[in-house]
This record gives sequence, C-alpha cells and structure tokens, in this order.
Amino acid sequence: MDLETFRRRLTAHGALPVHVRRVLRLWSQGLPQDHGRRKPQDTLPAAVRAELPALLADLEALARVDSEHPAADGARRLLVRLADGQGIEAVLLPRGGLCVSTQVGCAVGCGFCMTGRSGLLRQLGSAEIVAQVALARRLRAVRKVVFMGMGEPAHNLDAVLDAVELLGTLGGLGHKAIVVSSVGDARLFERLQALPPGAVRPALALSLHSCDDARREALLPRAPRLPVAELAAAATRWARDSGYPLQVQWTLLAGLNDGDDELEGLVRLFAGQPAIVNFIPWNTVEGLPWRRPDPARSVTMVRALRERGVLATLRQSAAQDVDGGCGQLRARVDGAAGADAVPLRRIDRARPAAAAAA
Ligand SMILES: C[S@@+](CC[C@H](N)C(=O)[O-])C[C@H]1O[C@@H](n2cnc3c(N)ncnc32)[C@H](O)[C@@H]1O
Ligand code: SF4
Repeated sequence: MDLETFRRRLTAHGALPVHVRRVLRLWSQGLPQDHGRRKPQDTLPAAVRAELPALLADLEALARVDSEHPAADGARRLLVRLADGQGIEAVLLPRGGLCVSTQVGCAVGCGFCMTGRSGLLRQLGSAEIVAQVALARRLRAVRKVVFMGMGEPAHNLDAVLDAVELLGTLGGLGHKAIVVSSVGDARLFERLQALPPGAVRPALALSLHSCDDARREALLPRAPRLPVAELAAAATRWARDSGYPLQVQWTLLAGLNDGDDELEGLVRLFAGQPAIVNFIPWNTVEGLPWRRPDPARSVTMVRALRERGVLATLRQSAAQDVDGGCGQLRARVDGAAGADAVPLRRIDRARPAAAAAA
C-alpha cells in the first residue's frame, strides 16, 4: 500500500488534513491512537473514528515481526513479514538507528550481495517502508533511519521519497538522520535536485565499491552505466547542496578492490570533498567466491586515505553474527528464491577492462 491510498481512505470518511496528519504522526511514531491528552473522541470526526480500527488493522498487517535475531554488537536483525507473505529484513542498529528495506529482492545483482542473487521480486509501497519504522518504534526508540536494507532505492523512487518526506515531518526525524543508500542513478540525482524548498532533504550514501569503471560494471552488473567520475560529482554536489557529507560505501573484497590503485582513485575523487569513505569488509555469503581482506590491510587503507586528506572509517556490517550481509537472513529462513538467477561474472583485478567484457 502507498501512503496516498491511506490518506485517500481517511479523507473518504470525512477526515480533514489535520486529522490525516494526526493519524499518520501517531502511527509512524509507533504510538497508539489514543496517545496524548487529546483523545480521538476530542479530535476525529465520528465517521473516521468508526472506521479507524479497520484502517489501523490494515496498517498493522502491512509489516509484522516474523522473527527477531539479537546480535553480539547490540543490533537486532528482524525478519519482517509483509501482508502477502513476502519476507524482508529490517535491522535495529546500535545507538538508535534502523535499517529498512525498499524492495523484495533487487535487480542490480551485485556479485557479493545475497539480495541481488534473487533479482527483483517486488517493490515495497511507501506505507510498507514507513511500517518498518512504526513497527521498530514499538520495540525501541528510533532516531535515525538508513535506507540500506534489501533493494535499490533508486529503482523505487516514488515510494522512497514519499516515505522520506513522511519520516522527516510527521515521523519526527531530522533530515540528516535519514540516509538513502544507492548505487547511483541519474533519476535519483535529478529527483533530489528537484525537491521543492521546504521538502525533506535526506543524506546520501553512494555504494561505489570501485573507482575503475570496468571493474565496477562487472561487480554491479545492472547498475546504471554512469562513469565513476560522474557519479562521484553528482553525489558530492548533493552533499554540498544538502549540507550533509556523502557517505561512500565500499564493501571490501580481498584482491579485488583493496589495492593501491583504488586508493589512488578515491584520493582523486574525494580529497577535499564533503565525503567520508566507509570501508566495510565483506560479510561472507556462502557459495560466493570472495574473501574478506586481511584486517591489517583494511586498517592500512583507512590510514592511507586519511593521510591524503580523505575522511575514512573501517566499519563492520551490523549484526554480523546473525546472517549479517543483506538478504542472508531472508534467504536462510524463506529459502533463496531464485538464488542462482544472477550468474556471476569473472572479475579480474589485474585486467579490469577484460573483466567487463567477460
Ligand atoms: C544492501 S545495499 C541496499 C542499498 C542499495 N541497494 C545500495 O547498494 O546502496 C546496502 C549496502 O550493503 C552492502 N552489502 C550488501 N551485501 C553485503 C555483504 N555481504 N557484506 C558487506 N556489505 C554488503 C552493499 O555494498 C551496500 O553498500
Ligand atoms: S548491494 Fe544494493 S544494489 Fe547491490 S544487489 Fe544488494 S541491494 Fe541491490
């Protein structure tokens, strides 16, 4: 369901904009509808009150916790069941963050990501995205939402931007506490730049993984064919316009994107820019051919960037000990539907141009 359908249903029962806002504010903040001093009988028209239990039951059914998997780092990975039985992942991160999914599966097919192995199964509606936040807030406070779960936000832009707008207004989150993570797509950059004054302006994370066009193309086979230099320029432009630094996401794969050539590329693209490079050692997915780099190499990479004027950190996937990589929990519990649908292509670090043609 999308949020607009829900708004229309309320309006059809005589709700005014102020009533619609009240219902959505309480729902998206995980609060009961009788929360606060002013009760529904003081504020909502009788017809809306009569319909409210059915409407709320439909919202409730959008996303339910199927199972909860606490991790050693304090994160909690949730398998969330949607109304049609599909499963998605949401992760309660340490320090009040929440990672939400935007699609069931993903069409980009990154060679290291479990979610990408199934291809796209379906889009999430904007209400299903916000429902993950509402549900999480009934478990714990949520002060930051990152769109870094299953799916590529740029492939579901209307729903993602509707959810962002609601979360940054009635949902009570600061704009910089909303982070949209994407492989980068001209449509995403255009839509962000076209946001009207006063709209919620999310922070951006760019999943780059390589500065070499051919290597990146082989690793992210169905990401838009934008040269890395153009991607970086568009993303840092948004960082300047929004006022929030760009997060450059870099899943570290030993022997593939942990070389000095990549460090040179990162310095060229991001030295002096409002950007921070997050190196994240690959979370092993059984059956895939990659390896995590030696920890000492990861640390050296961070130091090398810092010494040359690029902000850099080394992070670990949250909830690593409980199917930490995106899509792994869903695949284990629900079965990896179509897990072999996306063939892996050979990627050769030494000869990236040849790899792209493979
Ligand atoms: C799951 S994606 C979702 C958002 C968007 N599709 C993207 O790629 O930015 C979020 C991040 O998870 C990372 N990721 C996926 N599988 C991973 C794994 N097995 N280990 C480490 N990071 C992984 C991706 O590299 C990406 O930066
Ligand atoms: S990393 Fe992101 S874009 Fe790539 S397959 Fe996974 S979800 Fe899709």
